[in-house]
Amino acid sequence: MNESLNKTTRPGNSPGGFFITGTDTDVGKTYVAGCIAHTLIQKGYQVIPRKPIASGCIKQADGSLLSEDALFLQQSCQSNESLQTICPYQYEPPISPQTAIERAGLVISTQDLLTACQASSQLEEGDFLLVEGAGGFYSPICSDGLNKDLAQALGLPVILVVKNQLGCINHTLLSLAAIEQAGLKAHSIILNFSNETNHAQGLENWTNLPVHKVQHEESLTLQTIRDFQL
Ligand SMILES: Nc1ncnc2c1ncn2[C@@H]1O[C@H](COP(=O)(O)OP(=O)(O)OP(=O)(O)O)[C@@H](O)[C@H]1O
Ligand SMILES: C[C@H](N)[C@@H](CCCCCC(=O)O)NC(=O)O
Ligand SMILES: [Mg+2]
Repeated sequence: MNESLNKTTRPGNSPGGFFITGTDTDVGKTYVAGCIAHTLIQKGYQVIPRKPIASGCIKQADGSLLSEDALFLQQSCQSNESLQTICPYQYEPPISPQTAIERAGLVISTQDLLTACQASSQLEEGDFLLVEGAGGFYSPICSDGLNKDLAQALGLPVILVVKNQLGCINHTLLSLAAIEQAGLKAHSIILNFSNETNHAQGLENWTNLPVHKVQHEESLTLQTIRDFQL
């Protein structure tokens, strides 16, 4: 790991950040990341958000692009950094970022995304870097890498967001196997929409990781994640 990123790993065993991945796109990574930020802020931490690349951005009247993920993260982390800093690489088509970059005639590397996540001037001991990927752990995130590769470059513990739907046990175990194979620590699983019929019942027979719950919340009010340990 390069020297400046060592700042994201605090002394002892407590992590200085998390990489937020999911069993798929659209499973609730951004909303859950907001809930994690809310939980950490309540514990007294400052949380620094990054969504280093976003596709599916919204074209504004002035022609600029808005990443709704970056905006939600900025607000839920109570960040005073600009959206451009939180999410420097933005693309309009709602497709794999690698394809979006290619269509724009550009090349963006894993190293570029790593640099975007290096919040060096802001990050102090005790702060948390919260990095949301794009898609799932094996989704391509840039010209030369998957979410896996960015997570490895960051070396942060990984939180897996799981959408509570039939089939989610399979998706969870596949994702955890991939995280383990990448040599990364899986921190926890967060079951989103947990208050509906529990399709993850029995998952605890196959993993020792903590499984936290986030409920369906139509208003997207941020929820405190109970028993969330660093
Ligand atoms: N617990 C929840 N209660 C109500 N709505 C939710 C909840 N979690 C997610 N949503 C909604 O579901 C949709 C997908 O959630 P979200 O954008 O967080 O997913 P994502 O995994 O970050 O997607 P992407 O892959 O695009 O980054 C959004 O419209 C979001 O507002
Ligand atoms: C458009 C989506 N919302 C998302 C990209 C998902 C790519 C999934 C690619 C795949 O695994 O097939 N973009 C993003 O999170 O910025
Ligand atoms: Mg998102």
